[in-house]
Amino acid sequence: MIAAQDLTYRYGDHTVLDDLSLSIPDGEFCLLVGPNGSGKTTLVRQFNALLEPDSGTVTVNGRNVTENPVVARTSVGMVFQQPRDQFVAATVGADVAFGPENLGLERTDIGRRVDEALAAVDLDGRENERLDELSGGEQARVAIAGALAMEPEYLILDEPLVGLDWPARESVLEQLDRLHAEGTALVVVTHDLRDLHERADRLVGLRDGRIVLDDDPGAALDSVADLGVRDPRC
Ligand SMILES: Nc1ncnc2c1ncn2[C@@H]1O[C@H](COP(=O)(O)OP(=O)(O)OP(=O)(O)O)[C@@H](O)[C@H]1O
Repeated sequence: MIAAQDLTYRYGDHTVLDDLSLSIPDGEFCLLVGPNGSGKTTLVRQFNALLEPDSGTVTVNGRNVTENPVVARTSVGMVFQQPRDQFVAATVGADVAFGPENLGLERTDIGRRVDEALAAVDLDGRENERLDELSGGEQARVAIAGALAMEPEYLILDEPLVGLDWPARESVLEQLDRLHAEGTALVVVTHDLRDLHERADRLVGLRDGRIVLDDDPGAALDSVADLGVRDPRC
């Protein structure tokens, strides 16, 4: 379980997370919505210690992430909204291999994970291509492959479907279904609930750094208009 307890986070005197508590149980598929600037990205970046709270704690499986950032980053994978922010290598294959290499895995295991992760986002056979020569949608898919190759217990995706063409969108949705069926917990930050609300177990809404909605997605849809999100049934 990821458990955020009484989290407060400020940029200067701007309080972005305001005494917020939220738990993500193992295997849950949770959607996180809220208007621009409501604190969604700031919140999920605390889940693997990329940001440290001013007060409050985050634990993953009972371990404080600030005190155990390496453990947290192994358990909690993150795919950022701007894929360029997370690339560490020049080529597709080297970038996807980087995380598993840091886990100290055998070469054959690393190769298997890279092959499976690239196939999962329909980029198999493109290991040697340069990341800076890929389109935005292709870069987004490499970023997802990099997270998949870590085989994390919890996977956080910030707007994973933005900018993807139809086949890429379908393959990412298939991966979300597969991961969910296999027991990976998913947190998807989104402004667009299409194709997601019917897959998720829960919808959490943020406003001004506080949770203002936390319900089954079906029940929550009646209230999402206030959170800058269109009801996908309309
Ligand atoms: N590095 C920073 N320095 C100062 N303020 C920041 C910084 N990053 C974010 N903020 C502010 O924190 C608030 C919350 O930002 P955050 O990115 O968490 O919102 P969000 O809900 O993810 O928004 P969006 O839907 O636009 O992605 C915003 O008001 C933003 O301006």
